[in-house]
Amino acid sequence: MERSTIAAIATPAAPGGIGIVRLSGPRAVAIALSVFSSRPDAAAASLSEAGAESHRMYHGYVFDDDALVDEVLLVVMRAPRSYTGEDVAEIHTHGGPAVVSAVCDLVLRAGAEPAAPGEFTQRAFLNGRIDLTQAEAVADMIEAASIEQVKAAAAQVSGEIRQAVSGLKQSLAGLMAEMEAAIEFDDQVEGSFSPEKAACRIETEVLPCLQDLLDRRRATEAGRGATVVIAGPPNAGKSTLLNRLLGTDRALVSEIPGTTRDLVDGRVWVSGTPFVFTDTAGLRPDSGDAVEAMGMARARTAMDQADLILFVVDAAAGMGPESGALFCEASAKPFVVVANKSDLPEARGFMPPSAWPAAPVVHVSALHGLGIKELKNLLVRMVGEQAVPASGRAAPNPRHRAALVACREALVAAGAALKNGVPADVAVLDIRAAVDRLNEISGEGAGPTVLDAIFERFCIGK
Ligand SMILES: Nc1nc2c(c(=O)[nH]1)N(C=O)[C@@H](CNc1ccc(C(=O)N[C@@H](CCC(=O)O)C(=O)O)cc1)CN2
Ligand SMILES: Nc1nc2c(ncn2[C@@H]2O[C@H](COP(=O)(O)OP(=O)(O)OP(=O)(O)O)[C@@H](O)[C@H]2O)c(=O)[nH]1
Ligand SMILES: [Mg+2]
Repeated sequence: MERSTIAAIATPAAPGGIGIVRLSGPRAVAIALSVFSSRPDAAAASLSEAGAESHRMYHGYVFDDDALVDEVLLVVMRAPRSYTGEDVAEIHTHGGPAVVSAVCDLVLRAGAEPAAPGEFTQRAFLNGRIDLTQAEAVADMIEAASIEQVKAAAAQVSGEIRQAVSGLKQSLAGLMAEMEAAIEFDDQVEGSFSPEKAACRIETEVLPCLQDLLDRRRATEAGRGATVVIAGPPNAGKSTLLNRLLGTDRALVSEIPGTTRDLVDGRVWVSGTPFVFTDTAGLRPDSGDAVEAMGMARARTAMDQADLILFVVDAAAGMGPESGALFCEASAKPFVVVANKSDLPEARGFMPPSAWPAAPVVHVSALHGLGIKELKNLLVRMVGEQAVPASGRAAPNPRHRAALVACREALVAAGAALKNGVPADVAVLDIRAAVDRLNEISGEGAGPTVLDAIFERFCIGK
């Protein structure tokens, strides 16, 4: 049965540097070439299907009839040397949502069918390029929020769980072969099969490997990162610091104290560790402004929920006595004093009074970007000290774990049966049940409901 040729946008639906339209299936190359020309002045296909080499990038243009749509790069990957194991073609356009969807529409019009979520990876699985644990790891990679999770997903994509499971299957297949031979030649051959030895192999070879796999934990806690709240008196430069840390112009900045009222946050990865930074309203004794008071209440709630507080002060202005009370509030959490505006001469030599709670002090200029690297390094160190170490190795997910536990039960039952003199043709059923559970993990003979549940998790274009 010939499979259809599918197409989808493989990149997010947001402005970016590059957007990719991906095709897979027997007509992938022909369809991609039908909208592609290597010359800017002619819509006629100038690269032949046979002439397009595998794994080579071609520069050219996409046309909609005679109208130029975009200057692009095209790559063809021939079956079976591709992600899906089928012919694959990719058109790399400029990364605007309008241009990427225009190019996707063109290939759909030229005969491709829209891909379902996860269908590229599903085809890689159905074509035997990857097993189910590797397909799941592709989804884990997309969802990974820390470098630890990235490394564990990469290990699993490369087959770490697949190999462990297939090692277990091989041991059990050897054992089953011996038992089946013993069953068949029961009367002729004597003493070639020992139930005690078989039980011993299960206990000393198979179960420890299985337990080793079950003992591996996923890196969910470690490298989870931290929620960092930026707090302090008004006008200290908190919003300027947020913008500097995120590298975008996220929050309003002005020289008027009390500019920020709502919480403003953004996520950023520092050395692979995820951080959510939250900017807050400046804290000061009641100014009589009801809205500002609501903002300050939100700031305090955010501080309560923070993993870590950056207490920003205007080092050039120094700290009034009212800052002392704020300082004590912040010190309920791990906190860092950010002495801002260190570009100004008045900020030189700034230190918080020694009577106030001790904390690391980092001198920065949020406006000019001075000291930001040192601040980020300190944050990564502080968060790293709170985190549980992770192995970066692949570890079973809950689906694998359930199957491994059931497999262990079946093997314990088989071991007991063999030791208690249960006939081999009965004991072998437990071992077969154990193998079935392992096959479930790798996806051999997995039914459509299991597969649907797994590939539903994916986004379109993956
Ligand atoms: N542009 C682009 N980037 C991507 C992907 C993709 O499909 N397209 N990937 C997908 O999600 C990931 C990479 N995965 C891939 C896996 C296998 C092959 C491949 O062509 N394998 C052949 C050839 C190997 C070789 O010649 O060295 C093979 O294994 O036979 C390509 C990408 C991440 N980056
Ligand atoms: N010289 C200098 N000025 C800065 C620096 N950081 C911020 N400023 C200025 O200080 C003023 C206040 O900055 P904001 O970032 O709005 O201060 P804020 O702490 O968010 O203030 P509120 O939202 O009112 O609490 C602005 O005029 C900034 O340009 C700095 O590092 N050096
Ligand atoms: Mg502000």
